[in-house]
Amino acid sequence: MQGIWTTERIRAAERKLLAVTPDGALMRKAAFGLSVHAAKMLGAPSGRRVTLLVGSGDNGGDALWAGFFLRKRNVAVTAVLLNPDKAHPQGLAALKRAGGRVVPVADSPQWIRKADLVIDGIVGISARGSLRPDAASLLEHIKAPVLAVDLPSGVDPDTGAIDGPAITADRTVTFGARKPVHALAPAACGEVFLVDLGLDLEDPDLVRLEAEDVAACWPIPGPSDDKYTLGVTGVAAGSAVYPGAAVLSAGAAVYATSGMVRYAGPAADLVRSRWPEIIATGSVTDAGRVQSWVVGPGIGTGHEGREVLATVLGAGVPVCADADATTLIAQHSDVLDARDPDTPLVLTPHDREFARLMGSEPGKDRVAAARACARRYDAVVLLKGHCTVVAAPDGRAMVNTPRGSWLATPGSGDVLSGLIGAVLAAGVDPWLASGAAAYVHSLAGELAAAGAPTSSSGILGAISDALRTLHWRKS
Ligand SMILES: NC(=O)C1=CN([C@@H]2O[C@H](COP(=O)(O)OP(=O)(O)OC[C@H]3O[C@@H](n4cnc5c(N)ncnc54)[C@H](O)[C@@H]3O)[C@@H](O)[C@H]2O)[C@@H](O)CC1
Ligand SMILES: [K+]
Repeated sequence: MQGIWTTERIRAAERKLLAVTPDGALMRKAAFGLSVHAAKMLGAPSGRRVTLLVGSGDNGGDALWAGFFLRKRNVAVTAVLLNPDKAHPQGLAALKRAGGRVVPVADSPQWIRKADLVIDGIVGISARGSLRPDAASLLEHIKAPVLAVDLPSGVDPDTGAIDGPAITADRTVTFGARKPVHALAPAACGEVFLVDLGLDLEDPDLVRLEAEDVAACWPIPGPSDDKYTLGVTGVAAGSAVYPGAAVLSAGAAVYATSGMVRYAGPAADLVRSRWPEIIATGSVTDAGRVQSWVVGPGIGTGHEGREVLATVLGAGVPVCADADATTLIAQHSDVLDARDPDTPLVLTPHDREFARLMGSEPGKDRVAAARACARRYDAVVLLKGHCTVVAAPDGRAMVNTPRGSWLATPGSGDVLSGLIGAVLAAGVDPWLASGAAAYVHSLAGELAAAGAPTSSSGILGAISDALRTLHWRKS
């Protein structure tokens, strides 16, 4: 699991380390790492032109010191000082000593335009609000690849929100630890690299799952398993109007697990014909035993949907309530009375469904929003978006950061619900199960798309390919 810490925690850890480190050593270590990445981006650095955008804080200091190290590699370095009186004094002196050029904002456009690489040292973790106008005015001249110092300026460090002009970096080099911006604003950060400073940080505020975490929790059969031992997934989805939701959700469960999948609902004939391995019945009351229920996709928000939801909530097994089930819960909170309080519930809202559940949309701080919703409903909340946030009622939170936007296609959420249900059926912790499902879902989307738009059927068909890329510890 990759740990991510808030800027407040990182600043506190930095203070402790700074107190026992020689003056300037941490910044030079950070800046040296930065200069190595800059050199890599330049290819053969000697004789190339780098322009530094330098704010008045330590982020600008990092950029200036990186400029110093790049001068040692014979790079032509120009620093644009946003506030010449407040530029980091030691960094500025070092760059000048090494033969770097220093220009004010008024003279900067030509130096930004003809750079081979721009290094963004405008603001780092102490950024407040949108970029100030003089800083923002520099952005329009950028033509070269951009290397962001710690984080792309203009993006909120703790929420990843972008409210105004912001740097879009090709690469970000961060220091000490990853910050929320790196997980929540991947398109602005580009590829993120970490320079270790030896900060003493534990108990991350946020985590990101890695392939081995997903492999470790995903239910795959061992020699003594059969169709029942990995858990039976129940899917209550689809209607006469939306039978496709049932096919997608149940199909995802089929691909996700070698355990049994049961379907209950009005699309039984279609589901059976599409997935002969599924035991399909017309109603949840005669579906047979399951170890989890997925309920909601395409069931409608009327009386029948409400009955189905109440039945599965009372079944005493983990439930993933998706799509129409989310709306039903928002509209009829008493439907949750049927739930055993110790039975895990996973809610999977997108922003509009979230607004129905919570009274307003998630806003800029999606992690805080998901946490609040999880506490309120005593449920794991998987807040869908470009980056999906998964929060547990106890405050644990994770982010799934995709490498593209291929999942934004109709029916994609139905596929995700089936994946969650399959992992829940195996008895995996519901927070982990939901995060692992989101991971596999986005990986399947990426593989299905392979650089071109795809469909939910395509995502479904790529689930096995996605699972195959995980390195199983057992088989
Ligand atoms: N503290 C440490 O031990 C280390 C800190 N490092 C660097 O230090 C950075 C943090 O430095 P600081 O705390 O000095 O602050 P920053 O450099 O992040 O930003 C603060 C400065 O930016 C200005 N500013 C704030 N919001 C702005 C906006 N919206 N538009 C324009 N200007 C704005 C402020 O007036 C202030 O001068 C980190 O991001 C990292 O790059 C690294 O050198 C590693 C070591
Ligand atoms: K920056």
